[in-house]
Amino acid sequence: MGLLLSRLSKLFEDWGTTQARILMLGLDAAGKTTVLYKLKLNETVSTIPTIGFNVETVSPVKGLTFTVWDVGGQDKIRPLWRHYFQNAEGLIYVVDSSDRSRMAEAREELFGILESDEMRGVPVVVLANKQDLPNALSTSGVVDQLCLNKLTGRKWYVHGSCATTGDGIYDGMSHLSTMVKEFKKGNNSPY
Ligand SMILES: Nc1nc2c(ncn2[C@@H]2O[C@H](COP(=O)(O)OP(=O)(O)OP(=O)(O)O)[C@@H](O)[C@H]2O)c(=O)[nH]1
Ligand SMILES: [Mg+2]
Repeated sequence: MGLLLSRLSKLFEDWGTTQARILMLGLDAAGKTTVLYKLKLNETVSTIPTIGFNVETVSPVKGLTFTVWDVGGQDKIRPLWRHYFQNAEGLIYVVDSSDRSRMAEAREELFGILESDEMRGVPVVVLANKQDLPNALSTSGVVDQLCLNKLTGRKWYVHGSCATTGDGIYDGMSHLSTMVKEFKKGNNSPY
């Protein structure tokens, strides 16, 4: 009887699981691959620059499975990003908060992504990463530098993170999951 009940409850759990296709983008060395494997393995992996992509299935929140596509961010390969836009249901945009000299570049790339038709209404979580570094901008500094208040037609959220320790990344995913669930229901009005 106990076994039957546990099998039934597993079945209901699986039925209730929402799947979503999530893109993770950002400038080179922002920390995307570090975030991905922290979520997947809860380990701090040593990375090399991503040429191409990594894809992993992660379940950061109960009842939700994200297929996360982490695409290399070096400037020469950024034109490839758009090939991953189709059917995206959420964007994780990772920023190195300590790299103040490249905030304008990070902003331009983000707005370039979001103006694509395929990304219309797709919710965004910006991870203001590398908060452990002394020179890091605060989350409100990142909001200002990326002009996030100018974003319209979608939900967005900024969360501070340190991918090497994992601080902040689960909270960021939890906010993303709420926004993705609404987006999938077709209720993606930002108001
Ligand atoms: N101090 C600190 N270093 C970090 C953090 N997150 C990532 N790093 C380091 O930043 C470097 C680049 O991280 P990656 O995860 O490879 O960056 P990426 O965004 O995947 O870079 P590309 O693949 O080139 O697009 C690595 O040395 C990481 O260990 C963080 O929160 N704090
Ligand atoms: Mg990478």
